[in-house]
Amino acid sequence: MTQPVIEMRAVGKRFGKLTALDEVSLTLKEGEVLGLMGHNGAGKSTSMKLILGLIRPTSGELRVFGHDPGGAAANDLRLRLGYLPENVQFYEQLSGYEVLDYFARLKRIGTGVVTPLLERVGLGHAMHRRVKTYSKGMRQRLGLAQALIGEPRLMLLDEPTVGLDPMATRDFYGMVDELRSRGVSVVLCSHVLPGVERHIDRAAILGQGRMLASGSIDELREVADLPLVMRLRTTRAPESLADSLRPHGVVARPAGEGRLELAVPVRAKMAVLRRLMADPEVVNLDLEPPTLESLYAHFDATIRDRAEPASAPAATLDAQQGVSA
Ligand SMILES: Nc1ncnc2c1ncn2[C@@H]1O[C@H](COP(=O)(O)OP(=O)(O)OP(=O)(O)O)[C@@H](O)[C@H]1O
Repeated sequence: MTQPVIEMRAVGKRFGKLTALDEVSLTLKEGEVLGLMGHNGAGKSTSMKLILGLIRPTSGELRVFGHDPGGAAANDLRLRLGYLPENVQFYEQLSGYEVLDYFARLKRIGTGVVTPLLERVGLGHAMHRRVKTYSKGMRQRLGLAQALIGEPRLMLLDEPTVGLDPMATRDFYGMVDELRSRGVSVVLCSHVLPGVERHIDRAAILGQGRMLASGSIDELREVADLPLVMRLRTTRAPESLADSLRPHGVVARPAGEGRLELAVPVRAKMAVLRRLMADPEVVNLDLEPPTLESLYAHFDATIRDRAEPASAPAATLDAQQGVSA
């Protein structure tokens, strides 16, 4: 098996008396995209800083490309990492070209990369304009170009789509997909990113410094066991259809004009589907599995409802490594 790109085993990080991370375990493989999620103060940025080698763990073991990111290999490792910080800031008086040229020199990479990179992120037309004239989306693109200098094999992107309009967000995810297809590993750090689930292989949900759950979206759905939503339209009285589904544990809500919204327990999915498909009076049916947002809310609530957060158990889904949480 190839070596994981990131391997965190029971990593803890304290700032004085404050425990920012508590026994967090996580692995990321080559070409995988991980969504790292959690509330304000959950420990996302602390995890990023540990991976970047900017701070050291208080306990546990952390390896990036097989090395201690704060150890002797730190400088070499940084050349393999790309980092887009939250609210990225640049020198406003410089042009996009000059900014990127500066960062390329810092990374000791020839300036020949600057123009192709700016073109790749869609800033070719504006590369000689000053950054102060750039929109939020253009600044994010410049930030991404900066993170891409040197063709890193691991990209750490902190709240990358905040403030971007839908088209800019779509373009951004297009670039993430392209990176993944080239075997680059990506950590997308966020509270929750609407629409992110199609672009990530796994999600890791932090809460109060602990790993609440990690795994593929399907694995998270399995553990969370949230009901599926089915929306249907029927030509018969919706109430009588709702009554007939109650024995399956289905909770039905009338949605007007012969429409029903059903919350269906996962275990009853097939039985309910068979029942509905066999009913000629059911004329339309849509099925919606739990979204990443609802999964996030579910796992996040497990700590918010708890008086003693330190006792939060973790939903361990990282089957391959068996090290989640
Ligand atoms: N240098 C520091 N000194 C003291 N406490 C810190 C330091 N850095 C982070 N913390 C604390 O550690 C905890 C985790 O912070 P972190 O920045 O990792 O959270 P986050 O998940 O990135 O939050 P946000 O979504 O608000 O950016 C918070 O309680 C924070 O106040």
